[in-house]
Amino acid sequence: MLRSKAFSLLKPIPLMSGQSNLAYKFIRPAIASHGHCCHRRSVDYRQRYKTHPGSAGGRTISAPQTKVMAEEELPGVLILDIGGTHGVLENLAALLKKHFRLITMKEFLQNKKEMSKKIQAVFVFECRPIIDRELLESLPNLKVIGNSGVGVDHLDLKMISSFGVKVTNTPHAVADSTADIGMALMLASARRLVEGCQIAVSPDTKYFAVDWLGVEVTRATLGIIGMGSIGYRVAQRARAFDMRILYHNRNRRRKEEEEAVGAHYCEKMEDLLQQSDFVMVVVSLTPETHKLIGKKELGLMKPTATLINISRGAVIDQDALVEALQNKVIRAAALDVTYPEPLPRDHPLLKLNNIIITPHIGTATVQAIRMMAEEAITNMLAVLNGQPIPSEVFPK
Ligand SMILES: O=CC(=O)O
Repeated sequence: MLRSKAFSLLKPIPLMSGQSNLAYKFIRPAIASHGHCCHRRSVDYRQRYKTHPGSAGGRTISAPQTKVMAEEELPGVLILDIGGTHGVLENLAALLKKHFRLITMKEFLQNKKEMSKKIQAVFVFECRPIIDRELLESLPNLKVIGNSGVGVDHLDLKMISSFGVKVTNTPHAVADSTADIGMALMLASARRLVEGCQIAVSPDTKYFAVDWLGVEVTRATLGIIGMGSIGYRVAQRARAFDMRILYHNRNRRRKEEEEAVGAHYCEKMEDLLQQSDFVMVVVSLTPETHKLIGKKELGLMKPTATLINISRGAVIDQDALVEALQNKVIRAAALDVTYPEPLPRDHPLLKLNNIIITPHIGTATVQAIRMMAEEAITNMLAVLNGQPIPSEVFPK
C-alpha cells in the first residue's frame, strides 16, 4: 500500500537530455560538516584520477570526512530507489548516514509535514526513479538531487532547475566498470560464450558438438561512438587486444589522448560504421542521440560486424535492430541496455540467437556502487556547503 503510494509520485516522463561534460579538472571541495567549518581540506582530483591524460575515471574515490554530529543536526536525504536492488542500498546506508539523516520514501509519506522540511537532498540510486513536479513541490528545502550514475536521461533537468534545485552525477565512479562490461559483451559475443555455456550444460548435446565458430577480437577494428571517459577506457582496454581503434565524438579528443590509445578520429559516423568489426555505442541519451543507430546505420555496417550497446537502449532503433539481426544485415548484437528494461518476455529480440542481452549491469559491481555513492555524497555536500560542485549536470 505504502509502496504503491510512493510509486504514485513516480511517473514516466518523456526522454530528456542531459549529461555532465565529464570534466575532470575540478578541485574536490573542502569538506566540512554541514553548516560547520571544520576539517577543511582540499584534494585535487587530478591526483586521484591520473591514469591517463584527459581521463576522468578513477578507482579511489573516497567519501569525505564529516565531523560526527547528532542525527537530527544532519541534513535530510530522501532515498529514492524503486526497490529490487536486493539489499544493495542497505549496504550504502552506512556511508550516507555519516553525512545525512536518511529518510526513506515510506517515512516521508508517513510524516510528510515534518519530513518535507528536513529533506535537503535526494539520492537517486537507480536510473529509473522519476522525480516529478509533485514531489518537488512537496520539498521546499530541497537543494540537490544526487544521481548515482552518469546518465541523467530519467530526470527532467529543466523542470528540476526551475525549482532552483541542482542535479549532480557520478561520471568518475562508473567509468571502469562500464568499460569492463563493454569488453565483456564484445568478447562474449565474438566467442559465442552464452551459446557455449548452454551447450556445456545441456544434457542433450555432445560436449564438443560445436558446429559454429566465433570471431576474434584481437587485431579487429573497434569503432567507439562516444569517446567520453567510458569510451576512452574501452579504448585503453582494446589496445591490449591490438585492436585498430576508430572513434566518433562530438568533439575530437586531444592529439596526445588519441596517441595514448592509438585511436583514429572519424569525423563522419558513417566512416566508422563501414570500417568497424565491432561498433560500441557509449553516448549519453539526449534528443540528438535518440535512435542514433537505425536501419540506415545498421545497413552501413559490415555483415560480419557486431553492435554493442552500453549506453541507453533508446539510442538504438530496436525494431530496425530486430530486422537487421533476423536478416543477417549484421552478424550479432550485445546489449547491456534496452528499451524498455526489462524487455517484455515476448519481445522479438529475446527470440534471436545472434544476440546477448544483459540487464543493465554496467555498474553492478561492489566497487562501482560504493564509489558512485561516495561521489554522489561528495557532490551533494558540495552543494549544501556552497562549495564548487565536482559534477553538476546542467539543463541544455
Ligand atoms: O547506467 C549507468 C549510469 O548511468 O551510470
